[in-house]
Amino acid sequence: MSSTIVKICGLSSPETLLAAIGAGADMAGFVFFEKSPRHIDLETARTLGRLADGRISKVALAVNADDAALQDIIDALAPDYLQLHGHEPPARVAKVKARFGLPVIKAAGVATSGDVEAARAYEDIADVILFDAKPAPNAAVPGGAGVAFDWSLLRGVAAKHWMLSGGLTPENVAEAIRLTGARAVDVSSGVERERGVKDAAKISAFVKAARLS
Ligand SMILES: O=C(O)c1ccccc1NCC(=O)[C@H](O)[C@H](O)COP(=O)(O)O
Repeated sequence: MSSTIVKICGLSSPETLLAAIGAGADMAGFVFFEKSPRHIDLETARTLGRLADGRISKVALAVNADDAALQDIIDALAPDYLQLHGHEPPARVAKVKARFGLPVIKAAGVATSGDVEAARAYEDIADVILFDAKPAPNAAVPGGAGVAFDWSLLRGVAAKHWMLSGGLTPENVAEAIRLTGARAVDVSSGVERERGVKDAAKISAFVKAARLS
């Protein structure tokens, strides 16, 4: 049985990045979105990027970013993946992939079965579809809210490569994997002691729980 891929998102300090690496997480997510409590600037990205190099895959998360902003992020972090977490339509995802030559994770907000169906528009374009809770239309920060959606909506999901996200915790991740059949999971709030502040013990507990399932 292959082990579940685990992404810890919203890492912003050397200590918590090392905790994710030490816990055996596969992917480290770095948020480039100024309204987020997990936002990192380019200088911090340079430092964390060097620390992560060769030890964990680096994911640069951006929201409706233009090419110039993405280039700055890539120059600083040297990510292995780009995660597009805004309203980027399929054509924009295809352009980003072609321009930067990096695999793209596209977030798809889910509240209804229609949202899962709509995400199929990205299936042959994005490398991974990340199913996350759909943010409120007026949300200032469109992710990392610690909110789960109805996991049963993903039963029989047709996407080839996908990841489960939204409100996962060390306590519920095994059940979420069991119900959905997810082979990759992503967490942010569920491994924090307060909003935006990661907790090494929770990161370790999350990776263990995901891998035990
Ligand atoms: O984490 C953020 O602050 C963030 C800001 C803007 C866009 C997306 C953001 N996070 C996206 C993620 O990949 C989170 O891990 C995902 O939404 C799950 O978050 P949570 O429910 O808190 O585990």
